[in-house]
Amino acid sequence: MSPATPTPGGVSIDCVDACVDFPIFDAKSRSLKKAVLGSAGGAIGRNSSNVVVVEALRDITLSLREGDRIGLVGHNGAGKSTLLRLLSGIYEPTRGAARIRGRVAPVFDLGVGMDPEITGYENIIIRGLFLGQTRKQMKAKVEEIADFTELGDYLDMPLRTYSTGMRVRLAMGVVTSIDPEILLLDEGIGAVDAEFMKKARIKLADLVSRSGMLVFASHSNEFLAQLCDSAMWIDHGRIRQRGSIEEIVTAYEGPEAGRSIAAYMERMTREC
Ligand SMILES: Nc1ncnc2c1ncn2[C@@H]1O[C@H](COP(=O)(O)OP(=O)(O)OP(=O)(O)O)[C@@H](O)[C@H]1O
Repeated sequence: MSPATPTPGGVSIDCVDACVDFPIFDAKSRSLKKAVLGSAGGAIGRNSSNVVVVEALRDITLSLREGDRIGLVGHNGAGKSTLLRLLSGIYEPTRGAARIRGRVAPVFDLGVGMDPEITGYENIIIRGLFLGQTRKQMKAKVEEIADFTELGDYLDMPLRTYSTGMRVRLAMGVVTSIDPEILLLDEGIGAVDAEFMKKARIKLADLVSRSGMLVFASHSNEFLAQLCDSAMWIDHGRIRQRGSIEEIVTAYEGPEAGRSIAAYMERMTREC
């Protein structure tokens, strides 16, 4: 299917009792007998072959449809990034099923698909191809992306000469120029300066409005409220609760955080 062809019947993601385990063959915990839950991370247990496994996701049952814009919250190691990878098809469920219909743009690690030895310009094209665009599409928008990054002459230099924030600028420029059907976004975009971030958030909101579906993992409630219209709390690899942003923030962080995000959303609505 060409990148511009919409998926017949619309985009959708359906998971039924999906689990993701990571076997750890070099784990040192010989005395470990049954699944252990720490405050961070998924449970550590053993599979039927007695190999130590991290139980990153447990019994995920979920239906997402065109127009859904859902934010993921949860503690470190709760399983948010693993869930995004499951929803993108990068990870297969160890048990259960995950069915994805639509063109997925996985934007987890802004560095993926970049080559340190080639120039910024060349990386713009390569990164676009990685995100499912054609070379022709990327060539048509390379100048616009270059302007957005404000990297000037550095765009003719190899990527290895860039600072972290400069790399993020480049990656953000490419990501926000595409038209995905399913956008899976991990927050890891904190490395840019405040001025650029302001500009990037506007572009990002525009990208979200163009995409058919968004799942966004974030530790920032404000950012979540800007891009999503509902939320899901992931807790030790399970879906603990799904609801409005205010409901989920209240359940996860308490009433004060819930009131604060409700006030923020009200201000956002007034300013629009
Ligand atoms: N490649 C891997 N190998 C082994 N364990 C992994 C791997 N990736 C993730 N895990 C484990 O899976 C669990 C879920 O991790 P995940 O990265 O999905 O959490 P997260 O909610 O995105 O966390 P954070 O908010 O800290 O980024 C954790 O216990 C983590 O240790």
